[in-house]
Amino acid sequence: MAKTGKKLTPMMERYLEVKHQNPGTLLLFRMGDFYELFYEDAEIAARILGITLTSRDKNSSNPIPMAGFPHHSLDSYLYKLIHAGYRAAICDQVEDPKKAKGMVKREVTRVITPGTLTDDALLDPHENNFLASIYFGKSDIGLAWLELSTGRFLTSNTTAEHLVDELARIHPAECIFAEGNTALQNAIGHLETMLSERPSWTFAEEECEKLLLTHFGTKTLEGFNLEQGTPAITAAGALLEYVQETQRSAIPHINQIEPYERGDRLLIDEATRRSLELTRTIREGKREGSLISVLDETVTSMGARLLNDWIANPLTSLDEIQKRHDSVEEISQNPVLCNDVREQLSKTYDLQRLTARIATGRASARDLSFLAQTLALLPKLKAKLSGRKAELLQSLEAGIDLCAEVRNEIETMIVEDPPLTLNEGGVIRSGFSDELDELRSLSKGGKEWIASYRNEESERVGIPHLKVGYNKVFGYYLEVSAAHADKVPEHYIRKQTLKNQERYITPELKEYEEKVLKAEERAIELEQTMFDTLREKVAKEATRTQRTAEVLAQIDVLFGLAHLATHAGYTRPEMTTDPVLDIRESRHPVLDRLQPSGEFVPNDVLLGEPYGRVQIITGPNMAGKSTYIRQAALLTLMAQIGSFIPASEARIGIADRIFARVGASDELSKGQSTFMVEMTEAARILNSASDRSLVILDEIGRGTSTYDGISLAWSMTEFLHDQIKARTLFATHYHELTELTQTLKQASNWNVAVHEQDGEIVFLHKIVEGSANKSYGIHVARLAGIPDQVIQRANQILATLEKDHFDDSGQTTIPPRKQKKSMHQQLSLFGNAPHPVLDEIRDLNVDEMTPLAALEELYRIREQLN
Ligand SMILES: Nc1ncnc2c1ncn2[C@@H]1O[C@H](COP(=O)(O)OP(=O)(O)OP(=O)(O)O)[C@@H](O)[C@H]1O
Repeated sequence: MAKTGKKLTPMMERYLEVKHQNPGTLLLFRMGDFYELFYEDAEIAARILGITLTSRDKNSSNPIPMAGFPHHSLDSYLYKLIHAGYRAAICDQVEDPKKAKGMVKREVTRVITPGTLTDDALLDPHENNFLASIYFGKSDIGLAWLELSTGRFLTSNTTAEHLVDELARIHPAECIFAEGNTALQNAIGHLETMLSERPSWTFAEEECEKLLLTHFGTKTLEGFNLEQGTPAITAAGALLEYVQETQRSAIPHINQIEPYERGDRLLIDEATRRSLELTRTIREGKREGSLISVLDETVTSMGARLLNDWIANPLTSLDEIQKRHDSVEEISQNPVLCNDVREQLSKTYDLQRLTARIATGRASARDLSFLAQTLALLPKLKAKLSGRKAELLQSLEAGIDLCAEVRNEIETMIVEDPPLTLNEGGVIRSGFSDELDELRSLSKGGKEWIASYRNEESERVGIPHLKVGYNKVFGYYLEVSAAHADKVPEHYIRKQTLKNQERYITPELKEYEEKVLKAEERAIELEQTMFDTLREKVAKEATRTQRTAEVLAQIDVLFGLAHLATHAGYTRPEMTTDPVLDIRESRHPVLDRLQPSGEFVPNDVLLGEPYGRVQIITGPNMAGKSTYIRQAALLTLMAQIGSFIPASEARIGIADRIFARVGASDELSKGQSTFMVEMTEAARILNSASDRSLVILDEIGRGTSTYDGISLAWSMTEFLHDQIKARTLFATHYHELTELTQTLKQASNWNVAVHEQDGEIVFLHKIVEGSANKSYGIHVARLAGIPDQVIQRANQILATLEKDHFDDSGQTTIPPRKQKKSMHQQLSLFGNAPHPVLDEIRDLNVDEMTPLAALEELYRIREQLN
């Protein structure tokens, strides 16, 4: 920051001092009714907010760049600055205890960063706004994340391998970590999250633990099921320190911390999340066109945020999934119930964020009134849910805490539609407090007296149109037009002369004014005290209202899914632990929504027993291969979230992981080549998939030479088939790969049918068994307008290439795979001819045999060979 050569004013000296204490943060300096920014901050603000860049000390040789806006616009301008990726410190005028009353100094009252937003005006109601903290322990990595606007605080230990996936799942707005960790910055720099370095001491293990214990007022963290001394605790402590540092006010709503259990959730890595467009589209990064835009039929923001969570964490427990399906089924069979409950829910306010505001003392009278109005809806909602058969619905009904006394307290004290601020008065109902009523009547009586005094005076002194006015400088006054100034009695005291009027006060007026103003002032003071007491009382019940809010969110999501199932014609999938996918007449949830009704061509997805677990899908460009394989993954995921799916019937084997590698994306921004990223992701699939996983691959290997690509795709498919045994859908343009089915027992060929008529191709979008007999790539190129000469030459080259890849009988010239080494030796022993003993060995379920049983089997087989 350039400092001017000449002496600065004390105010600017203070600005620079505060700025120095808050590096890398835009400083919003309160100046009267304005917030002002200086130097580089002013230039940034002018660019982002579109406000005028002016300068302080315009006439000096070194004017200071300056920009500002009225204080009442703070929220909207802050919103823009934070969403543009900046941190901001609010430097307000506060009373200086060292100086005389009324003397102020400027202090930072709050630092606002993307991860520490709490005001509704700055937050997206439908999205969680997490702040995450990462700590590298000796072996594990500690991760903690917090939603400051609701107080939800989670923590877990993870590994370097899973860190990026975990962060992609949490999708934090901001991440804090110890300064100087450039490796981490490189690894997560591509995620849409602000990276905030913190001093290393804020991650000191012992201090972090102590901070948590002090905050929660406990001696150990066992009550929260947290293991002390783990990196997760350090990450959580450092996070809390950051929140205290930025908020600079109490945070009692953060009253518990949960360990995050990853075990019973379906794991989805970052590449898969992106490829499947779960919450954002790949190309435009928009919510519209993603899976969540179809699934989200919630009517509350609490429900919308929970649905985000459900999509990030699909279930893997058969029992839990079925409980959600039971609920969705029961609700969708009762459309009247569904509509009634959704209508009630739509009238509720955001109970989670309201509760947090109440707990932190930020709630207005309106907030309390909103809480009471929301609680008032609960009895009807609870009654609607009573007597339901589904176990989950029963437990949700039981979980609704009516908080009747809380509601009653608010309703008896606060008027139905309270004013925005307490200064206006009139927040507390009349009849609630005798003292307040008396003060109000005194004030009202005084005002009435002043009105009648005006009439009497007007008659007495003979001045028509005598007016009574009020201003802050000299209180109530009488206003006389200049034409009647000569009639003004002597005891009137002149206070002001305007162009056509004169203003006077009188002793009687002052006497009543005192009464009115005193009463008014005392009434407002009393209202404030009474309101604070009520707010503290309600804050004590925050845990109850917060729990009810969570229940409402779940009800909203389940009823939303049921509503969707009914309106979009979805069916309940039968769930199983067998690794199978048998989905009939299924549709892609997003395309089905976007295309005009009936235009989407439904397809069967048949994978696992008895159809074989690997499908190789060929077909021309634009035929629908990617759509089909994504559809299979999306429907599995939807089913595991608890949703019904767009299909006529389905049997879905629960997946432990879903892997999708579909299409190239923004890899270049990560500084890696497309092919390198493709291979890194493929390596990860081959290293972490299991026989319970679902793998979908789209054109793997196309980022390198055709030969390298085919070879890699070929051997990967063999590996997935033989070693991992995962259900796999592989869409490819390499027709050579269709030959794989000759050697892989569990693999089958499918293609997307096209109809060729008079040289024209009609896309049928129908998946049929068998391989595509033609690529049609050149055909599609011709349709796209490639010159005839080029097309003819391409056909010529194609014919030559095809000849090189296949022998005279049409068989591929690629040699058959060798399985495990021992098998290879036996194969050479027996030659390639089929042998019953080989088949027997192949069918042995070695994984499930005891060593003794295996030995016995070996003796028996040797007997056969003798
Ligand atoms: N089952 C279907 N019913 C109707 N339209 C479909 C269907 N499947 C795909 N489409 C349409 O075809 C378009 C292309 O589909 P998709 O991207 O899946 O083709 P592809 O075979 O993977 O093509 P490429 O090989 O060029 O990547 C889709 O955007 C969609 O509009």
